[in-house]
Amino acid sequence: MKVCIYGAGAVGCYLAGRLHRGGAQVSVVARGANLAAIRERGITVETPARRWQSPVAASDDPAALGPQDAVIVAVKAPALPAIAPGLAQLLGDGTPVAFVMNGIPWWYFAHHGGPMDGRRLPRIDPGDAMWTTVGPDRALGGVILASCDLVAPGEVHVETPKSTLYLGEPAGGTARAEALAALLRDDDFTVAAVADIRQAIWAKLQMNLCSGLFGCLSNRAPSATFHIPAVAEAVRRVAAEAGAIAAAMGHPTQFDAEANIARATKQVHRSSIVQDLDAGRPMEFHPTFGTPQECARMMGVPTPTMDLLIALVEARARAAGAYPTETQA
Ligand SMILES: NC(=O)C1=CN([C@@H]2O[C@H](COP(=O)(O)OP(=O)(O)OC[C@H]3O[C@@H](n4cnc5c(N)ncnc54)[C@H](OP(=O)(O)O)[C@@H]3O)[C@@H](O)[C@H]2O)C=CC1
Ligand SMILES: CC(C)(CO)C(=O)C(=O)O
Repeated sequence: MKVCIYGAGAVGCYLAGRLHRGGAQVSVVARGANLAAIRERGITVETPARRWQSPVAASDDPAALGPQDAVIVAVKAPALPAIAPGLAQLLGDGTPVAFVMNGIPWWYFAHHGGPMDGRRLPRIDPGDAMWTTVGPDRALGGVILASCDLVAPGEVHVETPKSTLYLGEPAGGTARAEALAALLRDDDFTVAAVADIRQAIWAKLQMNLCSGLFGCLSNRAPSATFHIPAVAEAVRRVAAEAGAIAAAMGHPTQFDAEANIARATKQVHRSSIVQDLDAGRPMEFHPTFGTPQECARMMGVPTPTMDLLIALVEARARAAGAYPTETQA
């Protein structure tokens, strides 16, 4: 199976290495130092269980890689409009495109049913770039539970001993997701094709809202703050508010706030959104914070703790030049 990863950063390199170990014919769309390193040495992955190198094809010109059997997108959300023309070059008849990204995805309301069905999210998909290029029928949702850091160009370090990826179709099927899952799973990587990918999205969002909001305000990993009683108490409130939004949206989660706090007190990885804010790069502000808050307003769910924290993070993001505009890539 010919699979291309668009965006060879922390998650993209990890998935490319996994796919290569799983026997796929893998290529990546990369640029800059990453492209040069991957061309020279391939991708290096280090997990707590093993370290390996995967020679994969790499190009900054998607047309040179041509139509694929499947594509995985692992860029940050503000880059989506800019990659649309390149992504189009990788699509053959019915090529599925899995978006392994945090937060509410651009396709969220496609095949949703009810009065919100087909609703567009212009702050996540400006100009309907993804809706037009990929379209909801090719899209697969992807939710990854793994802490990945690019420690050098083409070299990813994964902190989590056991990682998990959920894949699923907006309309609820699992067949296309299962074909990809079979190539990715390993003894330390659980990959499941699920019928309700939106539930996995909300459960991960509960995690991201906690680690992301407190991380953006403290510029620290959860291990530096979650043991502080006042922080842990506020984390519980954010988790509960996010859980209430998920339930109101029809996807109640089984998120265990205490287990999350216990796990996070050991997490030395600074959330990727925190790293972006710190570096002044466009943050995934809307998928992770703004759109969940909009969903709360839409459903009449009160979120006082989230509202305060999101307002403060927005102020920091704007001051740092990391608040996303529609044209950033
Ligand atoms: N890191 C983590 O632990 C986790 C991340 N996630 C999510 O996974 C997704 C990917 O995150 P992550 O891997 O951390 O992000 P990274 O920033 O590490 O990787 C994104 C990559 O996309 C590349 N890219 C952007 N635009 C283009 C373009 N036009 N052409 C070619 N390459 C491009 C970037 O290149 P360049 O560097 O040159 O800009 C970068 O290498 C995000 O949605 C994130 O929230 C989810 C769970 C955990
Ligand atoms: C921190 C983590 C691993 C989970 O919240 C994450 O999703 C990120 O770094 O973006």
